[in-house]
Amino acid sequence: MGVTSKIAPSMLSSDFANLASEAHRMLNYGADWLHMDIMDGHFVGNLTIGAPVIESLRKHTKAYLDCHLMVTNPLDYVEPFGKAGASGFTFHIETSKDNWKELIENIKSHGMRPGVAIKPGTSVEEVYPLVEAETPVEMVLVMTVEPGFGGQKFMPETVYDTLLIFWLISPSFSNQVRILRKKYPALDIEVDGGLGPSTIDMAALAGANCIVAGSSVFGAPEPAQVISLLRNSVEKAQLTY
Ligand SMILES: O=C(CO)[C@@H](O)[C@H](O)COP(=O)(O)O
Repeated sequence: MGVTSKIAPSMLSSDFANLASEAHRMLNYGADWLHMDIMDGHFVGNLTIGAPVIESLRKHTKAYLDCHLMVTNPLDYVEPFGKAGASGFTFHIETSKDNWKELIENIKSHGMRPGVAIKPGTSVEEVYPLVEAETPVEMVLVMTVEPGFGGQKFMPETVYDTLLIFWLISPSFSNQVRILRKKYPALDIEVDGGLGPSTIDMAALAGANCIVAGSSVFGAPEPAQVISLLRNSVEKAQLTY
């Protein structure tokens, strides 16, 4: 298996007034990446941070900043995020059906790693051309909740076809992670939303290797234990696929 586990606490659940120390705290607890949720108040109904905050945080850490752009016009954000020091730049396919090639090229030319995200209701097939392109995305992020807010309930149908009847009615709204892992054994597949000790096994067994977790990590009395549990689940699951 070519993929490695990456545990990425979602800084959306951190104390934004102390972002640098929250970042250090998570890295000391064993986080691999820091997940940064960029929301424009238009693509999703919430407004968070932009490039200036990434630039400020970059002055305090060399960590991989895994930026998830929940914005209507991701192309406008590429240059500012590249200059600010973002590491990964993941845009949504729902906003970028017509210009994803240009986006990927731009992201790479600004020194970032391109990724594409899909919402729970989007057909997984929509990302195949981006994974198989001459200049491909290097990660697919499957949203396991509707994007916009932390603390939501995990949607099992995004990773696993437990709801067979529902799947038959609406195949696009179903087990994107499992389908992607079967098709692309070496692809980084990230899941985001509602992940924690009670849901991680479903996502890991379906094939996710990059795990974003906000409230379950920041809200835990021992965040290091949760990070370690998430990693163990991914590594154990990898032996099964
Ligand atoms: O992108 C998002 C929400 O849109 C996520 O990154 C959440 O912030 C994850 O938080 P939890 O669901 O783990 O609390």
